[in-house]
Amino acid sequence: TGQPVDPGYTDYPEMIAAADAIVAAHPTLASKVIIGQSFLAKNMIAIKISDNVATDENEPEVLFMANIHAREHLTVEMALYLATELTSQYGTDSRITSLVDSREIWIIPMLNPDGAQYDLSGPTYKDQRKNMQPNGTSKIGTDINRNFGYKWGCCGGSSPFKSSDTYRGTAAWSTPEATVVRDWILSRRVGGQQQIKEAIDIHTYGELVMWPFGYTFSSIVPGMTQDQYDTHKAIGTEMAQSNGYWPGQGSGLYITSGDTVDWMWGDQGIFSFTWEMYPKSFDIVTGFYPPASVAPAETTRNRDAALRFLGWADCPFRSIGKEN
Ligand SMILES: NS(=O)(=O)N[C@@H](CCC(=O)O)C(=O)O
Ligand SMILES: [Ca+2]
Ligand SMILES: [Ca+2]
Ligand SMILES: [Zn+2]
Repeated sequence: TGQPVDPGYTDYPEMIAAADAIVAAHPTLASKVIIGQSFLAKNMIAIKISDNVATDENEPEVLFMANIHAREHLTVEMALYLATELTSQYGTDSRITSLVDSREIWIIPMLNPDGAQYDLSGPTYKDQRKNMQPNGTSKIGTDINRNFGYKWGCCGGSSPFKSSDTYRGTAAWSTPEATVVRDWILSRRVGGQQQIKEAIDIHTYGELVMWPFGYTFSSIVPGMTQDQYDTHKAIGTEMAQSNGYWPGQGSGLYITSGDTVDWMWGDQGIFSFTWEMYPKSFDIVTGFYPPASVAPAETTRNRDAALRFLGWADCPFRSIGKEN
């Protein structure tokens, strides 16, 4: 886009340093877990936040993931804001204290570190969305958010063309990054039960809260009962009311297949959402590249929505007045 890179955005080494600083400042509340490596062999990390953080306790687990799309740098600031707020306000803010005491919260701040580094590497942004796996074209990479294995490649929800920004890869799970996330989420199954109850995949832009399925315009299909849909809608709508985003099923934007939320819900039964952050539309601040100075306002904007989200993790169906 020719726009100069804003050094205010957090790059990969700075993200690692920020995670290490949070863990060092709150060693009983936060820990850093290396969940795998990207295509270019960067460590992919998750920050775990909970009381007795070194112990895997029988508490509902909640996942926040960010920056699966390289150019969506504001999402890294969102993830690090959450990690900072949930640790620094522990013992001060009673709402945060009780949530951190009763949940295990996982935050993956940078799902596409190779792409993010490339996008931030020059004097101007590269407009990089995909990962950095060569595909024989000048538009390097696979769209990690089309490479997950639930209805992969179906329904016109991704592209078979290597130069496309929604190139789905040679097969489901052909990207190391999707495979790392899959295997880590599968590792959270204990005694056949997925411990992660809710997840948010943080993107920019559009100011939206979306829920599955993305692969179809239909709401109630095999894998999504009325109660399950209504629960997604209730929680999604509550978050949207808090942050002023627009709620809706993912396909309402456009059909997406092989994305994170369809797999997390469809395969693992995790109540899953996409946040599309600021701006609402391109014209305001050239879409993916607002000045990093918007980060304090646009991250704190989601504070209440994140805490409300965490509140349902013990029993999401309670949001529609039902038991699990
Ligand atoms: N962040 S974005 O790429 O502009 N929108 C996401 C929407 C994801 C979804 O619909 O769940 C995507 O197309 O992967
Ligand atoms: Ca705990
Ligand atoms: Ca646990
Ligand atoms: Zn995105």
